[in-house]
Amino acid sequence: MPDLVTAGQALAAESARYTAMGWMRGTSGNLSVTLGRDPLRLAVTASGLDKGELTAHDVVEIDGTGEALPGQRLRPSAEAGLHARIASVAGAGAVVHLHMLAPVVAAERWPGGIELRDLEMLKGFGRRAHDDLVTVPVVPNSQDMTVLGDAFEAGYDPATPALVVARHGVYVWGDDLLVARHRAECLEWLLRFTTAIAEG
Ligand SMILES: CSCCC(=O)C(=O)COP(=O)(O)O
Ligand SMILES: [Zn+2]
Repeated sequence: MPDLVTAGQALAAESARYTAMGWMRGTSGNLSVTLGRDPLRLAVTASGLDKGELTAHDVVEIDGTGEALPGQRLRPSAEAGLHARIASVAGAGAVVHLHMLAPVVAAERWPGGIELRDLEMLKGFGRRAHDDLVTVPVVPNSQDMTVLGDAFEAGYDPATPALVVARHGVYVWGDDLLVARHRAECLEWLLRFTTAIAEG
């Protein structure tokens, strides 16, 4: 697992990339990398910054509840608690939270979960192309990360590495930032396709 400096460099580079894609507009979105498991520790992007302009120092080390470790100059993401919960429950090495449009539009149409079927791009989302049915869970938005974490855990399927938060954005995870990015890119395609087909 990376140290805080290496993680900071990777988080800044990934944030710049997502910003260029239009998936971290304004100050939206946040990313994390797992630094250690026993006890759980993560590096997470700092709160309220332009994610396209981060340096390797604009990250905060947090514990398994999302609280910053003592002595740090920046506040962790407001959503740090959900990153920690996902890292704990799913065993993720990296979690990305993006404000892309497609998941939010799809969640508006299918608030009980978004069903994906028989699509080659499912392979890029960590599933098989011909899996009968892949359901991406949707939970209502909340400002309380314990509420969001409980809703995530209640619907958690180890085979599905994503969670859509209605009227907010999406969380995608994997063993590292590259896997998480590839899954996020493929999921965005899958959601755009599925919504476009449903609209006829
Ligand atoms: C316009 S961004 C609103 C807050 C949010 O949803 C987000 O993803 C960014 O929060 P952070 O505290 O990580 O900057
Ligand atoms: Zn957000």
